[in-house]
Amino acid sequence: MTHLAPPAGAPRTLYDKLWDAHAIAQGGDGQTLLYIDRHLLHEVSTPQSFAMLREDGLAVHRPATQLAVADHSVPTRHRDQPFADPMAAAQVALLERNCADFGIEYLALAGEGQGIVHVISPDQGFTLPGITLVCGDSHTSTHGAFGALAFGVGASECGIVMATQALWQERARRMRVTFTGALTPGVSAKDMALAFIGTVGAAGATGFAVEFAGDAVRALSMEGRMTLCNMVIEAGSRTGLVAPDDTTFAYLQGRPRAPHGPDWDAAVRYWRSLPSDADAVFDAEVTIAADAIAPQITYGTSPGQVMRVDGIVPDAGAAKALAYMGLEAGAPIDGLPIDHVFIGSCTNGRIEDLRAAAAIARNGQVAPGVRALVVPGSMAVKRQAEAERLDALFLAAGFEWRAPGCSLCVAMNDDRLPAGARCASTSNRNFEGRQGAGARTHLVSPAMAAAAALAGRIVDVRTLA
Ligand SMILES: CC(C)[C@H](C(=O)O)[C@@H](O)C(=O)O
Ligand code: SF4
Repeated sequence: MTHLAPPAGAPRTLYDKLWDAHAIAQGGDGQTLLYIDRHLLHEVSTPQSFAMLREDGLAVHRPATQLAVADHSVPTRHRDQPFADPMAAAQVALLERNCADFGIEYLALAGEGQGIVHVISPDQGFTLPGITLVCGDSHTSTHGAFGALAFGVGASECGIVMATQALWQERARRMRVTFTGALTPGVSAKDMALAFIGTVGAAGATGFAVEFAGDAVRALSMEGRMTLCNMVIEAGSRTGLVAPDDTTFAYLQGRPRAPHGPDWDAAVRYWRSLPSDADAVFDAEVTIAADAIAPQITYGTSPGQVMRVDGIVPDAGAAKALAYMGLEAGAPIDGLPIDHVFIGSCTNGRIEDLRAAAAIARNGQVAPGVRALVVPGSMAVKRQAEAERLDALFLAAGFEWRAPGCSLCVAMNDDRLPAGARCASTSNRNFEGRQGAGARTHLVSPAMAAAAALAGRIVDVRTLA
């Protein structure tokens, strides 16, 4: 299906403004050739992209628009020693060599710029409002929190972007998700993301670019907005958006790769023109009352299988998922024993997430028999947390304090859970085996994860004093 642009002169959404500003050509098949401003690379999705360039004898068109980092397979401890896993070592070495060969900046594993690709780019001001940004990774939607048109692409598209700085794409339909009112204590952006997925379903936003709006979204920090946009892919959408505003500009000002001086002023003037026009029309509208959202937790093996922590496990055709998860329909989830906790990922590995977890962790000790990992999303986040003494706080409470990477979000490094383990995790996917074959994942907010670590069971964070 082709989704036509709004007629000339008609009010436009943020998505349409971004699209129109980057359209180079219109194809006969309804596709648009889009100019791509920036490209992020990681070690897992790019080997084939570079191989393509080599085979076709192509160079990288604008190397300065590309930024690479290793995150998925990197170990999160003993980083001064050789990798235990030779495959992971080879993957990282290949990215390093490919970047050197093609003139792309690579943020070294031992350097201060390293971290999860979706955390480092905003950290450094490489992600900006008004740009198009792609990465061979489905959670590229994270960057839409800045009012950037950002989406995940495949390995061959990464190669095309490197060689041509452009991609053929089909315009999506537009969905607006309005969170009315204000969040209540103990409820965070992660709960909004999970509540959204629970409302529309795991495929409910397929084919849509989702703009998040409403008072509760405007009240979110950039960290919270990133958490929200990060998870749209779990509802089937490739693109999440929040209109840029003073919160966005305050976050970006002074970051190393953001514009400076007169360039900054000119950029802000342009960015202020981007929000959706007042009477712009969306193809779908969803309204969620933020004040009615309780802390959320997934009970199944898809992020759409999500419930309130104070509810009972539903019996909605999820028999296979419940069997895998070792849960029974009709039982409360509050009080369910857990043995692992993971605080990190591109969903919840930013400083605000670590602060939220630390605010709970400071009240106790990790329960006996529970292993709890805190994995900062980037070196910058790690350094900031250490400056605030959060590392000491976590360690004193019995948590492990690691080096940045994807870690237990995807278990592609040596952080992996044993079969039958049950984990309260701040990541974004609870698929079968995601944290290790046979391991069970419950997606929750950082505060809920920390509370579970101390209690040794799922607990409604609102009931803690
Ligand atoms: C490995 C990578 C391509 C993958 C993705 O596309 O998202 C990973 O980051 C994930 O979260 O599953
Ligand atoms: S932290 Fe998880 S979701 Fe994010 S990029 Fe890494 S593996 Fe993917």
